[in-house]
Amino acid sequence: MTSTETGTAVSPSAFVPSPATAYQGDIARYWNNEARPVNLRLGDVDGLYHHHYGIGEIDAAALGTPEDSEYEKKLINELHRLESAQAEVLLDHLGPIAPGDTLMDAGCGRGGSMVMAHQRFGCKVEGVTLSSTQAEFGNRRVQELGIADHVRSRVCNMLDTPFANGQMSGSWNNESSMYVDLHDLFAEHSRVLKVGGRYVTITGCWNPRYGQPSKWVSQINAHFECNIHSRREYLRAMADNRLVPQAVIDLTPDTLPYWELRATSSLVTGIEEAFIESYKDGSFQYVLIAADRV
Ligand SMILES: C[S@@+](CC[C@H](N)C(=O)[O-])C[C@H]1O[C@@H](n2cnc3c(N)ncnc32)[C@H](O)[C@@H]1O
Ligand SMILES: CC(C)=CCC/C(C)=C/COP(=O)(O)OP(=O)(O)O
Ligand SMILES: [Mg+2]
Repeated sequence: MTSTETGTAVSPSAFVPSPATAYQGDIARYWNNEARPVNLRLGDVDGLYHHHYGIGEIDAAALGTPEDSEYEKKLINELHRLESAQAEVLLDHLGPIAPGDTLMDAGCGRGGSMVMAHQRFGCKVEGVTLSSTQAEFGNRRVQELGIADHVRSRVCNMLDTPFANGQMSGSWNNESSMYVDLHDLFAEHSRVLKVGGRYVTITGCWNPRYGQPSKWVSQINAHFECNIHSRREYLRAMADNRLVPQAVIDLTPDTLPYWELRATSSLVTGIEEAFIESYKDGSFQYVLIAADRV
C-alpha cells in the first residue's frame, strides 16, 4: 500500500498536542499538513519515508537519459537512493549497537531512518515528533512491516521526553535540530544517553566563516519555519552538555549532486536554488557531527 493510496492528505483536525510553545504548535501544524510529492513519491519506492536530503554520487547508468520513457521513475528512484544513503551514513556513526539496545530518533518524521536502524541493528527504536500525522503514519508502516514491537513513534517534544536517564545507547537528530535551542536539545540527549553512548546529527548549519546567515539561509528558514544554527553553536552546546565530538564531517560536496539532480525534476519545491547557491557560496554547510556522551 503506498502513501498516496492511503490518502495521507491530512484532515485539518489532525491532533496537535498541547505544545510547549506557540512555535511548536506551528511546527506541528506544518508537518501535520505536509504531503509533498517529493517526499511521498520517493517513499513509495520502497516504503522508507524520509524528510531529509541525499548524499553521494549520481549513478548515471541507473538514471539513464531524459529521453528514456522510464526516466521520471528512474530519477525518483535515484533521489530516494541518495536519501537512504544519507541515513546509512548517519547509522554508520552510531558505533556498535546490539539487538538489546534502544535508540532514540529525535524528530523522527515518517520514520524511515528508524526502520533502517532496526533492520541494521535488530534493536528497539523510539521516535518522537510533534506531528500526530507523522507518528500515525510511522506506526502504520511498522505495523505493515511487522516490527511494531521494536519501532515506535510518538507525539512528544524532543526537549522533554518520557525516557529514563541513561536508557539510550544512541540517539540522533536527522535534519531536526534546527527547530530547537541546542542547549536544551543536548541537555535532553545527554540525560537519556548512557555514559559512553553515541549521539549523531546531520544538519544544515550556517558557516561562521561567512559571518552571518546569508539571504539563502534566511530563505530556507522561512520556507521550513525553522531556525538554522551556526556550526559553532553545535560544538559549544555539545561541550556544555557532556557531548564530546568524535567526528565532524563536512558533507556539503556530497549533497550537491543530489540537489543538482533534484533541481532538474518535476518534483521541485522551489527551495532548490537556496540550497545549491548557499552550498556553493560557502554560507551554508551540510555537516555530520558524532559525539560521545561522557
Ligand atoms: C525535516 S523533518 C526530519 C524527519 C526525520 N528525522 C527524517 O530524517 O526523515 C523534522 C522533524 O522534526 C520534528 N520536530 C521539530 N521540532 C520538534 C520538537 N520540538 N520535538 C519533536 N519533534 C520535533 C518534526 O515533527 C519533524 O518530524
Ligand atoms: C538541511 C535543513 C536546513 C533542513 C531543514 C529541515 C527539513 C525541512 C528537511 C527536509 O524535509 P523534507 O524532506 O520534508 O523537505 P523537502 O520537501 O524539501 O524534500
Ligand atoms: Mg524531502
